[in-house]
Amino acid sequence: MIRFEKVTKRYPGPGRPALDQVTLDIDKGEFVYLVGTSGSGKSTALRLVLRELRPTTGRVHVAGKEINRMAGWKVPRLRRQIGTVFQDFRLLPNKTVAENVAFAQQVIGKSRREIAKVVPETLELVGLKDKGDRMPDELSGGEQQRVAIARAFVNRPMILIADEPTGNLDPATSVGIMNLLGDINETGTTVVMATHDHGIVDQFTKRVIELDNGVVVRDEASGSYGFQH
Ligand SMILES: Nc1ncnc2c1ncn2[C@@H]1O[C@H](COP(=O)(O)OP(=O)(O)OP(=O)(O)O)[C@@H](O)[C@H]1O
Repeated sequence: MIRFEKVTKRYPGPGRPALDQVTLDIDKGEFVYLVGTSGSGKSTALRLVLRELRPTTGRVHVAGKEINRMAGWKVPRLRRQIGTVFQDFRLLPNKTVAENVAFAQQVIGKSRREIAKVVPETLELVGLKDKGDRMPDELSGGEQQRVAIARAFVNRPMILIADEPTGNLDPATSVGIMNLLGDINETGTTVVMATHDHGIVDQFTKRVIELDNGVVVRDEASGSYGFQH
């Protein structure tokens, strides 16, 4: 589903590359943690999958397509197949919960009827059935993250990218979010999650890919967080 072939990413300026000859393969339906100290290259790797960045050398394949060669007009279609969730939720503050989720459908031209059906279903899936009319600032952090996950999942993407999704949440709330990401993964969506949350990585055991200075230093099918900092 995601394949990096000797991917090197150099940002402008001196210094070592952010990613250095990274090769990895993530299959459809996998759940993978991307770990590594700050600056090790996790966000760079995720941004390459979204084609927000292009590799300096090497190839990135997503769903069988080499995306660094993809024509610009095809990029929105690629991104539609990838849901994203971030540490800081990134909800639209002036829209209700339901409107936030509906927005992801409106921008890709779904019909009103489809939206009216799918948004409540998705809110129910994330445990927010009765909160569709709330504003984001009337929700807890964990609930806001559930809205963000609903928005990311409403179009049933092939891939869900989560960049530190539990970074702003307490441990108990984080467990709820992980259970939800696990449910989404069970539907066949490939989940790639960059994280510093060792409690979560050790509790919800999954494949772990560790980056260090832009190099893959560990790739374990059922790993632990593995380093302290
Ligand atoms: N836009 C940019 N311009 C120049 N250098 C950058 C840019 N973005 C990232 N870098 C550098 O690339 C390296 C990898 O950064 P990246 O953000 O991918 O790491 P990370 O593992 O996601 O870190 P964190 O855990 O802190 O989010 C770092 O040395 C960083 O300073």
